[in-house]
Amino acid sequence: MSNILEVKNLTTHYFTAEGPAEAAGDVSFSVRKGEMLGLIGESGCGKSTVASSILRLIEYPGNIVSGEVVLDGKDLVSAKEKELEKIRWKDISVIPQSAMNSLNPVYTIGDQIIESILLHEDVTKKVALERTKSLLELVGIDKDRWKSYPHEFSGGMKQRVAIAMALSCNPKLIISDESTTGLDVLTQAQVMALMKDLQKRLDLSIIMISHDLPLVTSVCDRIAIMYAGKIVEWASTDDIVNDSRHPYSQGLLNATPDLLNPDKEVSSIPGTVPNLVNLPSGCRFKERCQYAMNRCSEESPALLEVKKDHHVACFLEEGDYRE
Ligand SMILES: Nc1ncnc2c1ncn2[C@@H]1O[C@H](COP(=O)(O)OP(=O)(O)OP(=O)(O)O)[C@@H](O)[C@H]1O
Repeated sequence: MSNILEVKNLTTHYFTAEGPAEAAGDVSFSVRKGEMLGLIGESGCGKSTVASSILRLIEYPGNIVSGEVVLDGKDLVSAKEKELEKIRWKDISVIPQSAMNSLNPVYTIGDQIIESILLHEDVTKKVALERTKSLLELVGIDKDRWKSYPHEFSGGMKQRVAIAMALSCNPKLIISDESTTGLDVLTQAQVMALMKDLQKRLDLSIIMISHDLPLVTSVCDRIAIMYAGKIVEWASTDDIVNDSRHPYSQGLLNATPDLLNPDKEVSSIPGTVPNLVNLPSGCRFKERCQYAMNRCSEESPALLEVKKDHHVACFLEEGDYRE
């Protein structure tokens, strides 16, 4: 499968009064055509920063310091703003955080989808309406509901509308940024099942940003785990669940209760995430890591492929230190 997106050594800083905060540090990963990739980590680890950097929508005081974001062979970091305007929505679209609250209460949902089509494509209103109806059916909403207002819909239905809106210009890649936050667990599962179905039916590529490991493992093909602005592990979902190598990934899995295994002992990771303005030297996880050694204070481990399609940023994987 070919890559549709390649993020290469992306570094993004927020230039705060206290100094630059490195919210994305040398981040590299790729998304294959038709793949759902989970980007996971605790709040504040830089997931949204990566998403905004991909679309070059980083807000002040943030800035991309270095790296490339290659979509279908074209680098978006060095692209002109005019080119990016054509790419946003049409090639890459976003389902934002709390997507269901992003709908405008004074317009019908149909008008809002039509508006997004007309804004980005040179089609008639009639064509946009027909496409809106098809999109609603695609996400499991009766096409005649295009005349309804957001308040007439449940949270889950509004979420489906947000997905229809993101699909309105046939993008190649969708970035879903914690978009199911605020929905109950059952509705979240239904929305995830819909996303999985759409991924398969439309051969869509999706980046699913979340802090919810079970949710991501239930739908994603591969998962990249972030810690304090760095990708620490990136592998197939099966490898992340059954053969995770980074101590942070293992801590995250140990901290997650398992409904199918109620006897599982759940333990939290001791310590706290470092301040991104004042990062420790070497590995960012070392102060919380039970395996930390001198080298971890001296050098920052690179993200290396330790077996096919399994990347880990930890010196433990470079030798026989565990024995
Ligand atoms: N506008 C800003 N100014 C300064 N710092 C910022 C700004 N936006 C984000 N940051 C910092 O960058 C870091 C990464 O934030 P980001 O929102 O990317 O994390 P996240 O993993 O998406 O978190 P969440 O899950 O809470 O959305 C955080 O420490 C945050 O404080």
